Amino acid sequence: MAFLKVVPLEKALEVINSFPLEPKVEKVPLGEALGRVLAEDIASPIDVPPFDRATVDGYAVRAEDTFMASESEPVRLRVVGEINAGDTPEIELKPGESVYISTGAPLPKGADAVIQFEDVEREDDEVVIYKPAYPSLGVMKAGADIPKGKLLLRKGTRLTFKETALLSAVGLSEVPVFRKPRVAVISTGNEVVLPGDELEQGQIYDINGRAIADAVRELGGEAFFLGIARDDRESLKALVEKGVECCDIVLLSGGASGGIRDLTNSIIEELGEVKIHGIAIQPGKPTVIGLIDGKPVFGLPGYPTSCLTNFTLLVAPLLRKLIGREGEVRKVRKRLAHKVFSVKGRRQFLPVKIEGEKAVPILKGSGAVTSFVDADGFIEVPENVEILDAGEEVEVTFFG
Ligand SMILES: Nc1nc2c(c(=O)[nH]1)N[C@H]1C(S)=C(S)[C@@H](COP(=O)(O)OP(=O)(O)OC[C@H]3O[C@@H](n4cnc5c(N)ncnc54)[C@H](O)[C@@H]3O)O[C@H]1N2
Ligand code: MOO
Repeated sequence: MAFLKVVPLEKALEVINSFPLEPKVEKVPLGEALGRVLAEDIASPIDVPPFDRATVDGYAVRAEDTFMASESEPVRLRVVGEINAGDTPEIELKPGESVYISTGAPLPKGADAVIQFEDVEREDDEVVIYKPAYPSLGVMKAGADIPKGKLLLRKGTRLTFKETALLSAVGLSEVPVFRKPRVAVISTGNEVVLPGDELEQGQIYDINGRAIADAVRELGGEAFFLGIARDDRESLKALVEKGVECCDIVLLSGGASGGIRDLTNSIIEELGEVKIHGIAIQPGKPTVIGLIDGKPVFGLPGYPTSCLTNFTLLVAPLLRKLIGREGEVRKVRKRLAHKVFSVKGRRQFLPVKIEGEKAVPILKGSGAVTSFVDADGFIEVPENVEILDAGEEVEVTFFG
């Protein structure tokens, strides 16, 4: 496919959506479920608490035995035993009897209330009660917290400590979650070196590799940074082949344009099939999208802000689909802080910073890393619009 047979963004998204990748489900131990996305609805398999239990340390009684109690004429009940948390009570309270019970212990048969020890007096094997108890005083009934069968969590929920607490409460040790898509990340360019290396004349540090890998992780994917391909066919081909072998999706940055050193397109063509080379958006026109062995391969532009904007527009929806969080895009409406000019005939995505109710455009250009680092998100300027005025309402799509 020749360079710059540009297609509309919708066409690119349609192609990406038709790629042969489906969400997969796996079970993980509860201890590893934090941050993962539930692949099934979860109903409680048990009552919580599983039994009627004392909520105070004191005396389990039959409430009706205490109805006549008063300061002047206290009721005396015989203490026939002791039940601690974790015990299986064998006692059955008969009229006139009580039992000493600890917080969290199961209520014995016959008892329906627990009076805290501060409110009674103990005299040898009797407890002296000055005030009537009512049924359920000092008791948490079985299932009062969570009844068995109750729908606890819906499919698609991202698990925070609250949800893992709930799953723990009902005793689930394994959780069905969507499998993390495995994503290979490759940077390209003779000029690009890793942080930690000495910069020589003409060299820059790798930004995109780190940014894309971490953006993948933030979304819920598993990222594998494979390194920096040199601007030669063998180097790039070797890393792309490695990516296709190890992962579900391969993301490259740089070399996506049509220059003589821009090899992404021709390598994808050699190893598989290029579906799209060129999208009618700015930034991101020089983007390559293809399939190798049924696996999506994206050649994102080298400019850091172009790279991350296009990751957000094109790759993030695919990752969200695979982890069961389709449609999870954060947007807010703000007013433009000042006038901006756009290129007619190209749909533009402009980084903006949110300050109160305003969206402040960042105009450093897509070659600057600070264009997206300083930005909270981006706004869209449609292709038929050349000027957006200060004060106009705009929709900001958040990065990440
Ligand atoms: N003749 C044309 N030249 C360019 C066009 C065009 O339409 N015609 N488009 C420009 C635009 S827009 C972009 S975006 C870039 C995209 O080109 P490539 O994807 O081929 O990217 P490179 O040329 O490899 O790199 C561009 C720029 O980004 C730096 N870079 C690359 N990788 C990284 C990285 N991992 N971390 C940090 N910075 C990176 C690279 O050094 C270059 O400065 O093409 C324009 N040219
Ligand atoms: O497409 Mo470049 O990606 O315009 O900055």
